[in-house]
Amino acid sequence: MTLETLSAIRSHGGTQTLYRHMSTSTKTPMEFSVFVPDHEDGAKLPVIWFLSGLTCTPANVTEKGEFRAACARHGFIFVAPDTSPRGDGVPDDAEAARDFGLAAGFYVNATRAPFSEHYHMRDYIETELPDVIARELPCADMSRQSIMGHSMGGHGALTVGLRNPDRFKAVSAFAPINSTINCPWGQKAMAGYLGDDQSKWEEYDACALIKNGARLPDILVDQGAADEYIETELKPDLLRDACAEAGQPLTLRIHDGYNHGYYFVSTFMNDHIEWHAERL
Ligand SMILES: N[C@@H](CCC(=O)N[C@@H](CSC=O)C(=O)NCC(=O)O)C(=O)O
Repeated sequence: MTLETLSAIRSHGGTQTLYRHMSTSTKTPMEFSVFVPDHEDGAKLPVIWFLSGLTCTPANVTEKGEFRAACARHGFIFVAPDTSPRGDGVPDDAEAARDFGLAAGFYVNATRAPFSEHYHMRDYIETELPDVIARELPCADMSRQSIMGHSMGGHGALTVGLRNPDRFKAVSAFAPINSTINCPWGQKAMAGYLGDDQSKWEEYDACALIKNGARLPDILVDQGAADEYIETELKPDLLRDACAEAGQPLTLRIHDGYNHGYYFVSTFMNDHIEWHAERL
């Protein structure tokens, strides 16, 4: 396996790189971005994973997330994977909608044809890409990882984190979907990728995972009160209630005036990196 470097740009005393590689999970080429601060030979740096939302490539958070200054200050690697397989033969939503198919992989392993051939984003995030990072970036300290994400990717961060509590020292989310079983985006995606048996969706639903016993030491969620999706899709009350009932520690902060986009994400990015830094 070799990584192809598509671009490498100096920024904030480090290097922002875009890589492409052939994925065994998705059976497609996949791109991801990595920021590596300058460091001494032999130094080992913690790794923050960022899972992006619907419509995104690695470029969205890389260009608009404003994470580099804090990562450079702390000496953190920042990895931003893509949101779905892409390319020839990869099926999309029948109407090319933005909530399913391309750029909407929901970090699941699809079991329903034709999506089951390529849409294995859970394997990609949980197993393959960490192996690639560990092998190709000798400075990555894989014993100190954390994960965050936005919207669909915020839910991805919560669910990947809840399923892998020993891997991640911190888990946080910006405006996440909180329960795929209980929102139109999630219902469409889970039915399309997994079929109609909702018991199969529970491992991909943050609230169901918590109700079923998954635990983290704590979770940080920031949410804009003026988010256009808060009532219809995100429903932060569902996470607040699930955590309260289960005794799962949660810091849920609601911010007046902020909407769903990267102006909101970038505003609170430094807070999240500081919160991760206390735990990494
Ligand atoms: N300008 C955005 C507004 C909607 C938005 O913020 N979409 C999110 C993902 S929604 C759930 O996963 C996003 O990350 N969009 C990409 C971006 O760079 O803002 C839009 O219409 O896409």
